Amino acid sequence: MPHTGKSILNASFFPGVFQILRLLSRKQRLKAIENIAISVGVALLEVFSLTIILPLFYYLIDPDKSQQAPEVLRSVILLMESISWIVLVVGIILTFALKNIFSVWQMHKQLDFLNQLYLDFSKRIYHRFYRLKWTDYAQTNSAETFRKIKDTPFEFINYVVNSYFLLITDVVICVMMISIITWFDYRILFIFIILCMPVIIFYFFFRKNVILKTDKSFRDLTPVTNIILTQGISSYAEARIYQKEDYFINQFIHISKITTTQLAKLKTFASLPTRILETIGIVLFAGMIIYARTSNADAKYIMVFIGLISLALYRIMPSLNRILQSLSQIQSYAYTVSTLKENLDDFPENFLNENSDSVDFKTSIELKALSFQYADKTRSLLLNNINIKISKGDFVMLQGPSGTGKTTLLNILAGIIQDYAGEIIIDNNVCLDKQSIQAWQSRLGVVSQSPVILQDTILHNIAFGEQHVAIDRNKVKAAIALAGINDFIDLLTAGLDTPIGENGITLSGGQRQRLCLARALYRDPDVLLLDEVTNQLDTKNKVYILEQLQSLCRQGKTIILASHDPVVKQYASHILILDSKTLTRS
Ligand SMILES: Nc1ncnc2c1ncn2[C@@H]1O[C@H](COP(=O)(O)OP(=O)(O)OP(=O)(O)O)[C@@H](O)[C@H]1O
Repeated sequence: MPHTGKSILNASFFPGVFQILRLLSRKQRLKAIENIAISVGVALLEVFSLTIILPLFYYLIDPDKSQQAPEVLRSVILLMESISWIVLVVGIILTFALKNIFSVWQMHKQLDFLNQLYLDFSKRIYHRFYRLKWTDYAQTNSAETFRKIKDTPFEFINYVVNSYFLLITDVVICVMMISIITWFDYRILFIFIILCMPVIIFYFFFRKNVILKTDKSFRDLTPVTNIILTQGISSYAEARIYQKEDYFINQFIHISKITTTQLAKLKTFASLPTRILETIGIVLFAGMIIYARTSNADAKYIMVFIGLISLALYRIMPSLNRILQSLSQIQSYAYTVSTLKENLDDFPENFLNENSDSVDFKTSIELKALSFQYADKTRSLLLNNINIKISKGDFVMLQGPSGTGKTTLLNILAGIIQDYAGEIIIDNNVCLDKQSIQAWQSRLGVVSQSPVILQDTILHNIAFGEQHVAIDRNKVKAAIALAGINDFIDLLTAGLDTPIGENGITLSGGQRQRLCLARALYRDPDVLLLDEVTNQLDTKNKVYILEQLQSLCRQGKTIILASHDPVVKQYASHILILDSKTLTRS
């Protein structure tokens, strides 16, 4: 179905300037407007520098007959006559040089602005990601998240904002050039419009149906390709042992074939307007020659006429081509505007809430009427009306059948899950809420069941997220000794500075666990929330760790350790059993 003008400018199909400006801060908006103004300035300079060549050309060929020049050029020629021709030539060279210097400066300024915008948007989306609720985070997939943080702002900046800059500049150039031609001889305008019709028709009638559809399926397939590839690569061992390498390779090649075919189709279609425009250019040029030869106009007039048209075409054709490309890119990447609108965070400056309430942990943690259910409605209440008090210095073992919610409860205590019913009260007076959660989290050390190992050195894995210069090596060494991995690290030639492979592939399961325990201990926490932290250890190491934890509790630390391991019972001061949605003391 052909488009109406309205559907072409429909917001989701073609994001307008105001829609884009709304995504920017006030400062960015001003900068964008400043950049547009400079781009228009450069465009005007371009037009000016091209149009002054022609009178000069005319004047230099035959200064005596300049009075017979077409009226349009006469005033410029009169001005030229009053100046020496050497000055004129030098003046023109200088104008071009200045124009080019100005263009380079403008390009640099614009790229700088676009880069800043990209970084700001990426940062705001990344911030928002860290503000996701745990349950929403569990629904995300990493390929989609990468795309949102990295690719979407990049595409928005390069294919929407930058395309708008090009569009505005080129529209100014085209309008100016066409006006000059029309002023010179209005008939050219009609020829021009008639010849441009095929491109306009091609553009509006075929684009949405062919290019936009292909574009969309290409975009939708990209994250799928990434997921398939990531799965294949991380299944290295299983793929080899079960001899399923071909399965993963073929899956990847199959989906890649679809995307590359789509890409080829896209590129072919995208190149068509250029080709059509070029053909039109030649037709126009041939038309001019025929006109020149068949009309009985003054030879000089014809020469100027051809010169002017050639100059104009030289500048108009690439501009028209860029206008079409910019329009198609703005359309193709219209989706980035709505994705950004949904994913930009308003608080890019700082995560730490400076008005956060302080939390002094001196006596106890109390769970009062605590209930929780995952948002997924197919699941029933997981924790129901839990009432329990844990005193400072307790070593609590959290036991219970698999799937009863031990990890969930630890996540609630760690402030990762916040949408529970009931209360968590610290020292009988502070109820954990949005205001106090950060202060509470700064007192915690956490080891999850599958902790993340950074592809970095042992040192940076332990001092997680701390700047290199700020790391206290002595504290790291103390944490390592407590976690019982000092023997292993001492054997490494680079010691703490030894790099660890992706996902800790160069470490054993037990080493990984203890490395993460050292990470939790490095923070010198008041409360340790540990999930199955001994399940990959041999008896000797397990006993060592449990003794260390026991001695930490004697020094006033509080430990809650979720575990199925009967050995833990001998070290824990209290055993809590989570079963049938509730928590009871053993
Ligand atoms: N993000 C989530 N969304 C929905 N359901 C979840 C989510 N995370 C966990 N669950 C469900 O909640 C229940 C409790 O899971 P949890 O990991 O807390 O149990 P657990 O007692 O620690 O188990 P295990 O002893 O096997 O580690 C399980 O049925 C699990 O499927």
